[in-house]
Formats: sequence, structure tokens, C-alpha cells
Amino acid sequence: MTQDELKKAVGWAALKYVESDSIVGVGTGSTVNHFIDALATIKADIEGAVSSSEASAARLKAAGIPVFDLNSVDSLSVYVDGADEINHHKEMIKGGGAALTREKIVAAVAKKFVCIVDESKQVDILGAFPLPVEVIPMARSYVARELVKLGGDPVYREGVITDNGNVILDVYNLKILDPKTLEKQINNIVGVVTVGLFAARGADTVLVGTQTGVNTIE
Ligand SMILES: O=C[C@H](O)[C@H](O)[C@H](O)COP(=O)(O)O
Repeated sequence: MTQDELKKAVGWAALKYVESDSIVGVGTGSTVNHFIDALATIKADIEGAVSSSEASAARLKAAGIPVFDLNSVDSLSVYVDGADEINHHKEMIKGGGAALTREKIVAAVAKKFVCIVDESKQVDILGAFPLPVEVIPMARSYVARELVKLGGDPVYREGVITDNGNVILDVYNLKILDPKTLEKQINNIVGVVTVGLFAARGADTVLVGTQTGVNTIE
């Protein structure tokens, strides 16, 4: 199977975590796009979705699924999203598609985070994928200098503005041995909006697409 077929397999497998008559938290990316396609087939059974990006909101609406503002929703039973890397503790690097801030917000509201990945995303140690950090534009150089002090090599993602009007620094050459501590340290840098380390709130369930089928890690 191709990587996209593995993504499709986990996207469809995530349907079983969707509760009838619920509002579903929906992430962003090529793997989630398959989940949205799957969700469209049961749209009559759900109330709608809360989206983590303008891109996913447009895809949901095009599929005929109502999209709600998070402020009008008290709770979400499930949030389904992909990842750029995930370790054996269900901690992730996310934000390759620049949607990390809204993803972290929607994930925080959801009771259960189901992460859907193909097997290439599984790692022992996070950090080979450059860590995205969303930053207020005027703080970009200052935050970059602070990230160097933490041992990384930040690179400005040129030409990218997030849905929130901010910029992204991708931090290379990190070997993240303590994700929870690094998440806190980067969160504490003034000017940082969100770091794409999802460790304090990791995934609850991981669906991994492999050549021999979808593995579920609880
Ligand atoms: O900002 C993007 C998100 O964090 C995605 O979940 C992540 O980049 C994985 O995307 P994909 O499913 O396209 O590999």
C-alpha cells in the first residue's frame, strides 16, 4: 500500500470513535482529509463538527457537514487529528501544516484525542521532524534567539501566515528527550503563541496504518 492508502485506512477506521448525534472535533492535514470524507458518509447521524483550520472547515462544509464555532460548544466527545511524529508515550509533534494553535485548542476541549497516522510517523525520540512554533510576528527574532539557547536551530517558514495571522519558526536539530519540560519551556518564551509539542495533552488512542492493517494503541 502507498502512504496515502495507509492514511486513508486510518481515516476511515477513526469513524468508530464518532458518537451519534455528537459534534466532532476535526483536525487538519492529508490524513484528516480522509477522515472528513468518511465522516461525510454518516453526516445524517452527527450534529456537526468543530474545525481546527479554515482548510478543514471548507472541506467539511463542502461535504455538507455543519461547522460550529468552538465558543458555542460546551464539550466534544472526540477529536480526530494526524501528527508529524508520535512517540511511544503518545506525545506528538504537530504543525507541519501550520494549524497547531487551533489544533491544541480543540484537542484541549475534547474528552478523547484519537491520533491517526501511517507507520512512518512513529518514532522513538521526537525531533527529527522540525518542531513548529507559532510566533507573534514582531517577536520572531527574539523568540528565535531564545530557541537557540534551548539547543535548536530555528528557521523562519517564509511565506506562511497562520489562520491566526502569525508566523511559524521550524526548529531543527532537537533531540527531545523530555517533551513535557520542553513544551513548558517554549510556552514560557514571550511572543510564542503555541509550540507544536503535544505532550501535556497527548493522544488517548493512536490508530497506526501499517502494511498488515490498522493497529490500535490504547
Ligand atoms: O498542522 C498540521 C497538523 O498538525 C497535521 O496534523 C500534521 O501536519 C499531519 O499532517 P498529515 O496528515 O498531512 O501528515
